[in-house]
Amino acid sequence: MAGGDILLRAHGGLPVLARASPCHLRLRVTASVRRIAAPLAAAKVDIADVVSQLRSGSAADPKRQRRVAEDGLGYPRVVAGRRRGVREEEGEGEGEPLGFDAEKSGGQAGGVDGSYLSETRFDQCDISPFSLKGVKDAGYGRMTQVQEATLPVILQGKDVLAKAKTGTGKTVAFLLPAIEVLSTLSTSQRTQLRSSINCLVMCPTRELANQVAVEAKKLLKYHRSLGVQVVIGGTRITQEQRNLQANPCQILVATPGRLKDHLENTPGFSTRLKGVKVLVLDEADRLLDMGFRRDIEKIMAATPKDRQTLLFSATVPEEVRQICHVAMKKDYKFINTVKEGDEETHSQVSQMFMVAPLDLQFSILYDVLKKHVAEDADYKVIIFCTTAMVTKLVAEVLSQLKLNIREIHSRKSQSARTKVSDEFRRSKGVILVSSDVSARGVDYPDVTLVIQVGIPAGREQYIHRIGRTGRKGKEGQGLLLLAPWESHFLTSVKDLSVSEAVTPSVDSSIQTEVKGALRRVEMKTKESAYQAWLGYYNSNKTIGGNKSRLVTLGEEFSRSMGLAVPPAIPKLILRKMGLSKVPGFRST
Ligand SMILES: Nc1ncnc2c1ncn2[C@@H]1O[C@H](COP(=O)(O)OP(=O)(O)OP(=O)(O)O)[C@@H](O)[C@H]1O
Repeated sequence: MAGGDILLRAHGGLPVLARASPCHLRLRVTASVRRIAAPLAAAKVDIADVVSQLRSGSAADPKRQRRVAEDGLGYPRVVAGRRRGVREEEGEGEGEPLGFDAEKSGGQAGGVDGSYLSETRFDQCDISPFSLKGVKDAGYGRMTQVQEATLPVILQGKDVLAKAKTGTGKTVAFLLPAIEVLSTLSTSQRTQLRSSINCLVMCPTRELANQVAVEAKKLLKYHRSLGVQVVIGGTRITQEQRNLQANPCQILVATPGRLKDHLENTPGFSTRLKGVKVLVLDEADRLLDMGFRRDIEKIMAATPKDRQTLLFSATVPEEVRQICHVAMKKDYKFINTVKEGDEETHSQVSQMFMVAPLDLQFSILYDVLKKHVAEDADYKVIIFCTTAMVTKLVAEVLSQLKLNIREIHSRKSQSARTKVSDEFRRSKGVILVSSDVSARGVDYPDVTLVIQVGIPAGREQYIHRIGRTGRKGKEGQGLLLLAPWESHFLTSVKDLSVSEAVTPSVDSSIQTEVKGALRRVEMKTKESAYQAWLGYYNSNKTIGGNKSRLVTLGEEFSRSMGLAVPPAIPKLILRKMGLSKVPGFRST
């Protein structure tokens, strides 16, 4: 950001990029905020007023003030308070609210003052003493808004589709009532259901499944007769089969592929699924999209029709609302804690985008990281990349630049993934370079900055990725780094407060360091990254449609890795990508 530019967050949390002139602010306003900003611009706000507002808004946090002075990612903001309610609808058309009082629910969701919590305490709810003790030991006093809104409805036995912002406690919102349902089964029902699975939680990634099981264990601490198990890909299925046999648990948390494997290959497993009373799809929109849909349908078909089904996510696109009846009963409730017109991202996370050519992106990334590391000793950054092999490339380049890097993606062994994930959860002063395996659900505390390099798979993925910071009402920063030909993506997030950050002019010394780092990265890594990169953009509707342009863009990417000529690609891979007849690609 150029010197003198400041970012204000006007009413409704919308950003206004303002340039300070000696006595007035000249407002440069993004299209989406023109309406809100116009009165401010017309009023020729006095700089002294703005500065005093900024002081009162951020004076309590000297670190933030320093950030304002030092870099282009931390901005002073005036955050306008707004009361947010909860919408609740019948699956078929509008329904009557079931007694949730939005006024009671403590103002802003996700506010910096902890008001992502409601005013209701767990001990005011109709839950068992065992659950209450577990909740207390976990350190939870008040319910979050989504917990308050969904608990009574789930306890009534309704199917629920719930939408709530990232990091606002959806896991407890589905686990706690599910545990309550299981704990109230009568003794005869229990005997009948002995060794069956009564609650099945499906998660799209292994890290998330493990995390959900950890949360479940906390809540089950005093429920001696209930237990939880995890089945996930990347581990030995025989070991899981032995565990399932030796120590059958009532709650099973699973990823779809591995659960289907057990369904097909583990003796007695399909019978155990007949005992399912509650089925949860965490990150429901992801599980119901085409990548997982078939497996999920198969799994649902193996569970009883009269089960209770709970679908949770921070994003519920219209397509998911259209098809969620495949999973739920007709009279399901849609509980939405994101108020109509409110953004799906958190107002306390400043979201920026930068548009820069690929050949500058490693230098820009390095520059942004160096500044962030210098200003915040407790830095904790996640960099999202488009594919596993591009993730590996970025991690290797940044490691060569002596940053404290960890790498996680689907091509790593599960034991390496678990180790890195556990370490990142506990640590500060570290940068995690990740593919989308960390995009959803994973709860790493105190992430200071999320960087997304390249076009995200979609609007939803952008929202989930940025949701790794700003959790539990904390502040955070986000940066989306795009090439000029990727900037069409910005239209899909135009309703979110994503503001343009001015591309920094990168020192020649930084560029020299980056060139050196790129030279030290193995050719094999670059070849794999190039292939993966082509595969990703080839399947992008807008970019992959024009194949000759894809050739040119591929050359640009390859130059950004320091290669004069793009690597050759095995014929088979070119054929699989449907590119074998496209002139311009070299094959081996
Ligand atoms: N009532 C509560 N009070 C305080 N902290 C809570 C409460 N409920 C959950 N938490 C904590 O809030 C954090 C975020 O919870 P969780 O991971 O379930 O969020 P989420 O809404 O599922 O996020 P995402 O959309 O990213 O999956 C966790 O660290 C969890 O332990």
